[in-house]
Amino acid sequence: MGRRALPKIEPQLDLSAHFRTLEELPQPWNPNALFTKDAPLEVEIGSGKGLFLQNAASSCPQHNFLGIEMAHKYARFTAARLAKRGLRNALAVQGDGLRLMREMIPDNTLTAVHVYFPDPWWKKRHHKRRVLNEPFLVDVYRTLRTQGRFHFWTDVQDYFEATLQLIAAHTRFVGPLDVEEKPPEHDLDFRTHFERRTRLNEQPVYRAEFIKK
Ligand SMILES: C[S@@+](CC[C@H](N)C(=O)[O-])C[C@H]1O[C@@H](n2cnc3c(N)ncnc32)[C@H](O)[C@@H]1O
Repeated sequence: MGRRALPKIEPQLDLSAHFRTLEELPQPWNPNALFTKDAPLEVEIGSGKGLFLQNAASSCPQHNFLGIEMAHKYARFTAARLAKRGLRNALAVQGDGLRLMREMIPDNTLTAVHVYFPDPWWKKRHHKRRVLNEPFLVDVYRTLRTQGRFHFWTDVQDYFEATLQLIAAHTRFVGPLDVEEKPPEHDLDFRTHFERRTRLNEQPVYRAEFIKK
């Protein structure tokens, strides 16, 4: 993630409605125990500093959003971002998103899954550590409802193309659909922090969206 230290979380901020660890999630799966309203659920894997969750939860209050992030400090930072803005339809979870998808989320339940700028693991012998591997993509397909959408963006062309091939070989998704690049209207008008960084560096972003029919 970014090189700059994260700002300190205000000690008086109550994170209890916005932060969980993976182990604290309800088993069997019950999103009603996590959010105030029963609503379509969107999941983001590798939510980083939480810009997507903040923007999505405020612009789409009729959906619930759960972001899972391996790094504890980023997950808590995201929870603070959500708590500060009183976004009760969004939750930051610390833990392994692959386990969340494989072990907890039932079939045909999610409205969308989002993966933005996953760690590239450049060396070929490390490709097996990539989040977008075959079992994960099968889980994305399995957990989405009919008409559910999978969003995947990256700045790594090789990762993008390899993922499109895995999706074609191991799922029945319709896509990739084109996703247009929009000019930002303000300094934080990007899908995620990594999209912001990539675009400010004038590097290309590869975007794909798939639908489960
Ligand atoms: C390159 S960063 C991108 C963060 C954010 N999506 C963005 O676009 O700004 C990738 C993030 O994925 C997280 N991550 C990697 N593997 C993960 C996993 N299995 N489960 C949850 N988070 C993971 C990393 O800790 C890191 O914060």
